[in-house]
Amino acid sequence: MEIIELLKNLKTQSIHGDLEIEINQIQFDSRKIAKNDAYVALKGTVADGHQFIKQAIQDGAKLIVCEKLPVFLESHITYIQVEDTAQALGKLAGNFYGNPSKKLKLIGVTGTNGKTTVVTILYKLFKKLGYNVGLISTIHNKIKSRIYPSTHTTPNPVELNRLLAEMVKKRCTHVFMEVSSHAIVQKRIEGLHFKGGVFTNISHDHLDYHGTFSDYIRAKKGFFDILPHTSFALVNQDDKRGLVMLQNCKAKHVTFSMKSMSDYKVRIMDSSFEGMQLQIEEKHNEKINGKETWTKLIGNFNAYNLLTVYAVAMLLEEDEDEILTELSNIKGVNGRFQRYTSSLGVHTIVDYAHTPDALENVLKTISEIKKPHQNLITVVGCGGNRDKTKRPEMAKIAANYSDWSIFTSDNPRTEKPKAIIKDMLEGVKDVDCSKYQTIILRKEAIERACSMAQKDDIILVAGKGHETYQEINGERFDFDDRVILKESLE
Ligand SMILES: CC(=O)N[C@H]1[C@@H](OP(=O)(O)OP(=O)(O)OC[C@H]2O[C@@H](n3ccc(=O)[nH]c3=O)[C@H](O)[C@@H]2O)O[C@H](CO)[C@@H](O)[C@@H]1O[C@H](C)C(=O)N[C@@H](C)C(=O)N[C@H](CCC(=O)O)C(=O)O
Ligand SMILES: Nc1ncnc2c1ncn2[C@@H]1O[C@H](COP(=O)(O)OP(=O)(O)OP(=O)(O)O)[C@@H](O)[C@H]1O
Ligand SMILES: N[C@H](CCC[C@H](N)C(=O)O)C(=O)O
Ligand SMILES: [Mg+2]
Repeated sequence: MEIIELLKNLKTQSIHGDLEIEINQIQFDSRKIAKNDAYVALKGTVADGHQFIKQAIQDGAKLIVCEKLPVFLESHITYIQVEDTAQALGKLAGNFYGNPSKKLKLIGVTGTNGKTTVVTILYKLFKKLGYNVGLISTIHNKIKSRIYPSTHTTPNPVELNRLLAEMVKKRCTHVFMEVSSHAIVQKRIEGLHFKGGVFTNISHDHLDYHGTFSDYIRAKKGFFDILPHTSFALVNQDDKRGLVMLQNCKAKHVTFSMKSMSDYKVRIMDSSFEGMQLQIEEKHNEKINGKETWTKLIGNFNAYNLLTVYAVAMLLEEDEDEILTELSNIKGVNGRFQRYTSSLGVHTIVDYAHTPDALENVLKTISEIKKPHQNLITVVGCGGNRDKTKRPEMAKIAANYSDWSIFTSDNPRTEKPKAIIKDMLEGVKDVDCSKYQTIILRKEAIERACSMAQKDDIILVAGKGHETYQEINGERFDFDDRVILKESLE
């Protein structure tokens, strides 16, 4: 594509060089530059991409997009100076791929917990409703039924626009994507045209990256600030920050709740280990009031997730009865409250709870459903090189709700597993030490839980959900909580 085309609607500060040059690909990592590529210099958390401009030119870059021009400009290179390269990257990537988001009904879901669950159920629902659907999520990305691996919850702008363009080509009409707070701050979603934005909730996570909780809230709000008036902003009114997201938001304001009057409301009529009976109400729709649906998912938090899905589908003008019928057939999401009962009657649950709030929700759900004679054994660890302050909180919650807890490793990354567990133990100083133990190796910890469990007991293995690896010192080893549980119990 010619540089001049690439620059459409992009605010530039200065332009130096030829604009009629063809560009092969857009890169923001000098290590990936090939002949005739464009290099966009980003300021990162570790490095400043401006340092690598010279390297990028040596490796074949023809266009440099930067905030600060190099002292010497080379005559055969085109330089574009912009105020914010991260912002420019989104626009350039959109132009490069023909702004695919304009041709799709793109819904973005943000929030600390529930993003993957909501987008995955939306994907499944809209498929059942007969559409060609795209999915962008932590677990994987999907175009119709084809799976593409995902490296991030929200891909970088180039990858993102490439995926969306492929979705357009494959005639997708709807796309459901997760919008992480990192992606908002790093402007990975810049230039996208959203039909709707959803806020699930906000609780403690990622303070290593955002600094303070207020900054984390501000990051999430950044998504709602960019929604256009033609879109909708659907927020959880029961979350203290739900309405904050709507302040100065141009999109149509829509709320959902379990507790108070809002546009969409849900009530749990009945629940067991097998599922829940839900009743949904809609403020301006008499037709729906009192209608019930059975779901195979359980837990308060899943009632919220299903209500969110219902509301999005209604806002996209689907038929309420069809939505409710199809929702009752949906089994759940890989690695989210995934249940399995052994031949000897031990119940196991694998869940991706890796925040204090998620862990508490899952444990609360189990405690509410379990009978007094059933013991609850929790195996949990915390990730390395991530928010340390959630470690003691997660250990405390596990110990408070469980009859027995085993603290172990999650993905230690480059941290020492022992040090991570030590941080966790800070949270259980006041807890009777006969209620927990520590076992560094996750496999051993799960095996120990299995050997302790009697018939009817419940084992929760939290933190890794769908993950099929354990990351230790930059290396990923095969590891699947569900496989270890089955091997140990059968
Ligand atoms: C903290 C964070 O989000 N980091 C992301 C960020 O990297 P960075 O800022 O550290 O990059 P950097 O190393 O400082 O380099 C700055 C720039 O120079 C470039 N560079 C660097 C070296 C070189 O030789 N040449 C070169 O051109 C880099 O490509 C980059 O453009 O930009 C990179 C490119 O987009 C991302 O891959 C990287 O994600 C890292 C791997 C990561 O782990 N991110 C996680 C925390 C994340 O984003 N998670 C959220 C989910 C959170 C949730 O669950 O809610 C997600 O969306 O996945
Ligand atoms: N609506 C919700 N409110 C609170 N907790 C939830 C909710 N939905 C799911 N959870 C819990 O959070 C865990 C993670 O859920 P999910 O993967 O859907 O969230 P996510 O926002 O995509 O997380 P990530 O930031 O890692 O991508 C689940 O395994 C469950 O324990
Ligand atoms: N999306 C989460 C994943 C954490 C999963 C957990 N297993 C860990 O490794 O800490 C994050 O980037 O913080
Ligand atoms: Mg996710």
